[in-house]
Amino acid sequence: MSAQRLDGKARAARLLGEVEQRVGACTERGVRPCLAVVLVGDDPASQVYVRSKEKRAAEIGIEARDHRLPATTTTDELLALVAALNADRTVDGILVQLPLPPQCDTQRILLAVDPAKDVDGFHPDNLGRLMLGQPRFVACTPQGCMLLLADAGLPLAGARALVIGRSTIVGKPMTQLLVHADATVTTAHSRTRDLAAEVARADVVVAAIGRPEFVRGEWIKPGAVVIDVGMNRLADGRLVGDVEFSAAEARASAITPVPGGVGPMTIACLLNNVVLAAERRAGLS
Ligand SMILES: Nc1nc(=O)c2c([nH]1)NC[C@@H]1CN(c3ccc(C(=O)N[C@@H](CCC(=O)O)C(=O)O)cc3)C=[N+]21
Ligand SMILES: [Mg+2]
Repeated sequence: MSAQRLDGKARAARLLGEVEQRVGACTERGVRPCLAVVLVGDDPASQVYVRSKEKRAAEIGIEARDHRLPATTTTDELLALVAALNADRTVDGILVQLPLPPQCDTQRILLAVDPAKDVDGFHPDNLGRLMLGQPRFVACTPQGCMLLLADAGLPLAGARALVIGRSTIVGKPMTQLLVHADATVTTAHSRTRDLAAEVARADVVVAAIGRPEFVRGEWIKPGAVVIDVGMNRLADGRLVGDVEFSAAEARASAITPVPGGVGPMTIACLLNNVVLAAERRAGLS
């Protein structure tokens, strides 16, 4: 038996179609949804990623304003830009592409973003609201994972879910979303003693480790749903996830591919957050 492929590309296209409708409703009210993207330095992967976000945005009528700064940019210079974007009434969402160069104080900069424009959902205010079960913006990757999980059709209530990874961007918010969906959630990480045993009893596995094919297919419980957040570029140029895909696919009931799984959902959810912010400005929500 082979698993259902959770097609993130197709699901993202469907979500973007819905977002496009809502962009239209905002625009009719004179509010053109606008995302400001701040990119510091010239990391090629970040440039590719930012370009793909801006392309998707343009396709559905969201304006993307690019702010590219040199790799030598200081914290104060970034804080000044963020302050200007906060004050700009035509900007709905602000995305500061991570990682920032080492001389930049990332926490201070993320804290400076107006929480009402924090479409990444990285501000402590938004993370705290998520923990309270009253989210404003849900971080894009976990939001996308929840949509893909819904497609798998497995009831989350009472299910054993394992989140591997405890980052602020993925693991922690993912754990919260699963708890609020009434799953029984375990958060595993680099210090977890017996990861294989944790994986073996999980009905849902969300892998966000950042190591190629670290989760072995044979660990997966037969019938489990596997969401692979990993995106690892190998020396030969191939992109693989954190899960050993083909062996996991033989055991899982549903699994996300890499590429074409979580990645496209992250971008679609970002634009979903931008239109949410614009709807608030337009008085539509
Ligand atoms: N403030 C901020 N917010 C982010 O959301 C953020 C960030 N910084 N920094 C970098 C990471 C990375 N990230 C990706 C999202 C989608 C794909 C994506 O669409 N990947 C394609 C494959 C792309 C390829 O082939 O290289 C896929 O999975 O199918 C990739 C990477 C968002 N990030
Ligand atoms: Mg993917």
